[in-house]
Amino acid sequence: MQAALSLSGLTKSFDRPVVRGVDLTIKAGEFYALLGPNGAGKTTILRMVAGLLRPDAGTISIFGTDALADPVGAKRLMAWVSDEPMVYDRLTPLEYLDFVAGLWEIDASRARSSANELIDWLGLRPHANELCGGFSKGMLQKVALAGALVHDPKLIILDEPLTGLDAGSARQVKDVLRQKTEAGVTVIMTTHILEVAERMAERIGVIADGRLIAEGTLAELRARIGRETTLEEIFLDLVAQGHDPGSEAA
Ligand SMILES: Nc1ncnc2c1ncn2[C@@H]1O[C@H](COP(=O)(O)OP(=O)(O)OP(=O)(O)O)[C@@H](O)[C@H]1O
Repeated sequence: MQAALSLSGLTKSFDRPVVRGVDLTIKAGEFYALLGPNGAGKTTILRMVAGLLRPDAGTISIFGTDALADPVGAKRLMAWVSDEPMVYDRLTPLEYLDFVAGLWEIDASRARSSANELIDWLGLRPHANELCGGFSKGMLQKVALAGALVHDPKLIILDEPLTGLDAGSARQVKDVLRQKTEAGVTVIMTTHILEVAERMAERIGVIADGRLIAEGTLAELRARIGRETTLEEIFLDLVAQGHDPGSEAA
């Protein structure tokens, strides 16, 4: 089966190497969580995939489309949801979704039904006609997520989508992502909330110091650590091993 996302030798330096030759393959329909300590390079990897940052080396393929050679074609297939929601203050959620649908040249009636579905799923109905300028960060995050999903992407990339959301909003976002994966959409997200990775992700990748140091199902990661334990323990063990030059890397 064709991979939803395939990274090979992905590399990026700023004043120092930040992403060091990452190879990663995510299957279509998979829910994949990227974990790692602060500054490990997770956001940088996802920003390169989303076409916001040019890699120094490596390849990025999205459903077989070379994202570096055909960035527009790749962007049509995916959604990027940043941890810093950017929504126009002077628009209501419905106007914003209408605007985004216009950018994608989506048929008006399809756009309206998709916008209304997302507004309901994310609990934004009571605020659908209020200006976004007065919204809390959590509400803006949900509007930004809805905007990213209007064009029916096959791959959804999210950077810390649940940070700062209250329990109800987090549940709504998780439900939307679950519904999407059930419909065959692929999701890759970074999170520091290990319980979310544990419950939602089919596979987990651990990034430390710019490298993919381990990946697999929770059971596979447990087997690698060699004991029945929590994801938190596994994560801390793997990261500690990843920093040990003598350790085996994935
Ligand atoms: N535009 C930039 N210019 C210079 N350095 C950058 C830039 N973007 C990221 N970095 C650096 O690259 C490193 C990796 O950052 P990145 O945001 O990818 O980490 P992360 O794993 O997402 O961390 P966190 O979990 O804290 O969000 C950090 O040291 C960061 O300061």
